Formats: sequence, C-alpha cells, structure tokens
Amino acid sequence: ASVSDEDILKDAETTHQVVTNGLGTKGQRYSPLAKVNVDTVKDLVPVWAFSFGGEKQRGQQSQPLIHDGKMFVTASYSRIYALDAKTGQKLWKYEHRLPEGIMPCCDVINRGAALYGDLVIFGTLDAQLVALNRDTGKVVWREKIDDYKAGYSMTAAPQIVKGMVITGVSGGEFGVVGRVEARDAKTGKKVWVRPVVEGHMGYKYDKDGKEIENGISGTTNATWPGDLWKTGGAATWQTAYYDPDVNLIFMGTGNPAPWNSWLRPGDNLYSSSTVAVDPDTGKIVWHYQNTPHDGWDFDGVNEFIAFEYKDPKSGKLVKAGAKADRNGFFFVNDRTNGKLLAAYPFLTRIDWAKGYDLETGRPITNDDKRPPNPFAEGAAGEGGKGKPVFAAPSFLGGKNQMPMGYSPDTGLFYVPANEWGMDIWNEPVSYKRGAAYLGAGFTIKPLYEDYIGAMRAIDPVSGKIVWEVKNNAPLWGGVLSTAGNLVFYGTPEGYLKAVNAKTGEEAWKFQTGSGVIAPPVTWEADGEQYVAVVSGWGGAVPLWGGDVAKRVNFLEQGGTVWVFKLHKS
Ligand SMILES: O=C(O)c1cc(C(=O)O)c2c(n1)C(=O)C(=O)c1cc(C(=O)O)[nH]c1-2
Ligand SMILES: [Ca+2]
Repeated sequence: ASVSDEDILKDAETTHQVVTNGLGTKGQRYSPLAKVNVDTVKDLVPVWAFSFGGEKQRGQQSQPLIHDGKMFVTASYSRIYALDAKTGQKLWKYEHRLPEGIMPCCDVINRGAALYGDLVIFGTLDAQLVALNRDTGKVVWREKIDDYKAGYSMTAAPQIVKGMVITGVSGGEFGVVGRVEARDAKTGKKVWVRPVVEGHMGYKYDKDGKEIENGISGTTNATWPGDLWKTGGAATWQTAYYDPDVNLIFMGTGNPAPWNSWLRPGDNLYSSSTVAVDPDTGKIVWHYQNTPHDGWDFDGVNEFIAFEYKDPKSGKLVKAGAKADRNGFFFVNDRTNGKLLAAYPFLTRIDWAKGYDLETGRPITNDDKRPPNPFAEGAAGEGGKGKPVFAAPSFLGGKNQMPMGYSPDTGLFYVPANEWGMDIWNEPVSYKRGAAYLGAGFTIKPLYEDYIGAMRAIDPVSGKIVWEVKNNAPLWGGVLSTAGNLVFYGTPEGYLKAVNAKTGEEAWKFQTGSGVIAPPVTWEADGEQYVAVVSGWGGAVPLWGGDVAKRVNFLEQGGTVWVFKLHKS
C-alpha cells in the first residue's frame, strides 16, 4: 500500500484514512463522518491506548496519520511509532539519535509526520528530515536541513505538495533565517529553497542537487537596518498548507529576531506574516504582514486556512483564507492576492493595536504598549534594562501552535484562544551564534481569575463570536470538526471534549490522564468511526508561562495515544 498524490489531494473528502496534517492540505480539520454525532457521542468509549513509554514523557503535540490499517504517530524527542490502528499493537518505532546540544526554544515536541509513496517523513529536533519505510521503519533517506548548533530545529509536521515535501525551520529565538523548503519526497533532494527574510536569495536545484539558478528574488533588505537581516528570524516553525485551487502554499512566518524591536527599525519583512508561495517556482506570490515591526514575539506562524464565503453585499463567492493570529486578531484575506478583507479581535483585550485599516492593511497601533526603548537617554536601568510595560495578549499569544478547525456546515472557525497579558521589557543584546537572541525579558500574567483558555466559534463573515467555552488552563490543543455537528478538542486538564458545533454545548468528555495539547483526528474502518488523540502535557506554557505556569503546575506529564469508537449495545 502506497500513498499517492491523489490520496493526498482527496484527503479532506476521504473518510477511511488521514494522510495529511490538517485532514486535507487546506488544513480545515473537518471530517464528513457523522456516525459519531451530537446524539451518539455519549456512547464513545476507548478502544485502545498506547504509551510512548520511557522517561521521555514531555509535551505531545502530534497529529496521528492513518493509512491502510496503520497509525503513524510521532512523540517527544523525535520519536515515531507505527501502530495497528485497530488494536494499538506496536509494529515498529524509530528513535532518532539526538546530539547533546539541540536548542528547541519550547520543549522537545514534534507535531507529526507526512506520508508519501511507501515513506513516512518527519523532522527532528536536530534539524534533519528523516524518511522511513512505512512497513519496516528503516531509514530510506535522511537529510540535514541545517545546523542545530546555530539554533535550527524542526518541530512541525511536513506537508506533501506535488510530490515534494514542504518544510520550514524553527529557531527564531536564536536568530536563524526562516525559509520554505521543497524537496523531492522520494529522494529528499532539494527542489527549491525560499528564505522568508528580505535580502536572502532563494535557490532552485537540479536533479543532482546542484544549484542551477538563483533567480528566486532576494529583493532588497530595505526593511531591515544594517546587517540585521542576516540573522532576522521569521522562523517557519509550523506546517504549511496548500490550496490546489489557487495553486499556492501558505506558510506563516515567525517573530523577527531579536525580540527587541528598537534594534531593527522598519517593517522587517517577511516576519510575522503569511507568505503565499508558488510550488512550481518557489516564488513568493503575495505576502501579508500581520504584525509589522513585531515587538512582542507575536510570531505570525499561525495557519492560514482556505475557505469560501458569499460576500453579503455583492453575493459573490469569495476565495478567502483565515488566520487566528497570535497577536489577537482573526484575519480574513483574499487568498488569490493577499488583500486584507477583515481583521476581527478574538480576545476581550488587545493592547498593542486598536484594529486595522482595511485600505492600507496595516494595524493602528498603541505605541505606549511597545516595550519602551532602553536606548533612549535615561531610560535604561541596571544592565541596560528598559522600563517594563504591561500588554495583552502575552507573547504566548491569543493563539499559539494549536491549529484551529473550520466547518463548512456551520461556516464557523473554532479557535482555541487564550486570554493573558505580560510585563515585557527590552534590553541590549548582540547576536552570538547558538545563543538566545532576544534582548527582552517578560513575565506572563493571567487577566482573569476563572479562565485563561476559551474555545471560540468565530463567524468569519461578521467577525462575531457565536459561542465560547471557557477553560481554566490555557488551551494548547488543536481542533477537529465533523459532519456529526461536533467539535473535538483537548484541554490541559486532561479532557478530550466534544461540543455541539452550533452551540458549544458539551456533548461528551473523557479524561486521558495527562494534558492534551495535540489535535484529534477521525476515520472510518469496517463501518465504524474512530477518533484518536495524543495526550501528554508540555510545550511552552510550563516552560515560559510565569504566573500561569504556577497556576497549572498540578498538571502531570504523559505520553499516550487514545483511540475511541462507539460502544455497541
Ligand atoms: O520562533 C521560533 O522558531 C519558534 C519555534 C517554536 C517551536 O518550534 O515549537 C515555538 C516558538 N517559536 C514560540 O514562540 C512559541 O511560543 C512556541 C510554543 C511552542 C509549543 O510547542 O508549545 N513552540 C513554540
Ligand atoms: Ca518564536
């Protein structure tokens, strides 16, 4: 059994397998399955559970893939397992040998694999891409993406587009240079590389991996002062999504480096942006910068998800895309050209900007909420430290790595949001290879007593929040929506929940034994619908959450795949 281009392009409609990250390359995370629905979900019970074992129980963010009776699921510390999807029996595992000096910023996580032909492909924390035989788990090819000693790592799931494996890199907190990279999925050889920091040239490669043309424009480095573009960040640390209709790859780009924005006056393109890349050439067709001159680590890597809606005024169908940005705004762009159509707040409090000017596409900023300039006369305290400012959302964002879901039935997006703020200040920093490159300090603070997380259903046409379900701890897991009028999502408190997609009313929940910070999936086998999610608390919150981390320090670590189906009575 082998995964074809057709399998990948049809993944959103196909119910017997899940062969892409996002349940379809557009990443809507919607399944047409409806056997498990608002009425039957009360009978959903566990079928099997599988422990990743060992002492390596850290944050588990993997989206499982299902193909030909097998589940492929990655785990913390760059591990991957093949399991029998019916019974949970282990078929093989691959543990990548990691060197001592890896530098992931935010826990030793991995968000999943890609399938192509008879290969299972995933990225590792030492910035390699590994392709294994799906039946044996043996390495077929392995490519170094970049140097882990310079701060490069990989946490995202790759996406397959036109026979190429599309990846990015992590390392924005170390001054790496973000890029979108396309490799021949069968061989691992480079096809093209498109850096996403202005000034860097892109390259194409011939069949032997030789650079044949450097015509993928570097543009200028006009939006960066001096040499800062050389270590400009904009890490592409999340999965790319692909819409065959417009033939574009959508990739989010992370924070500009360093965090201290006073060192880099200018927009700092293409950081904290969505870039739309032509898969055939590697060229950036359009870009939209969600946070120009980001000074809060707003890291616009959040997924840009294609969808259609009828324009209420003209009645015309709009080819749009939506992104719930870490900066607190829910963006709707024309996905053919990037034009900003709307930017709605999805949080109760956003300090850094009042909103967006739809004419220019730019934010209307509150400049007193940018961490004050430590280099201004008399501004700096001890060690050159600037004055702190309180700003919401916190740098961990209105939404972080956890992917939202969309339902074409309800026309709503389901966004795992978080409400919190931070004290943030700037200080001097200079680039040192392989060292943290922030020039900022911070303490995250809760805003409300009773909740940080809130699952919010957002109407992308009106911007209205149709319903919400508050959650005490910050939500950190992705979403699955189904034709059964259900939205599934996990909580750090350990629950996998199913709520009514129209109302948010709770329909079912199950305690998995550790925090859920991964997205669920569903598929069908022998006429029965299965639901799976990985459980295992970790990620950035316990590491960087400040007062919030203290609030949730009762949560236990873990590492288990849970699989459910309806109990037959
Ligand atoms: O700039 C980057 O390269 C980068 C990478 C990652 C990552 O690879 O997980 C995170 C972040 N930034 C980041 O800012 C962040 O808040 C974050 C949270 C998480 C997580 O898995 O919980 N990863 C990352
Ligand atoms: Ca970052």
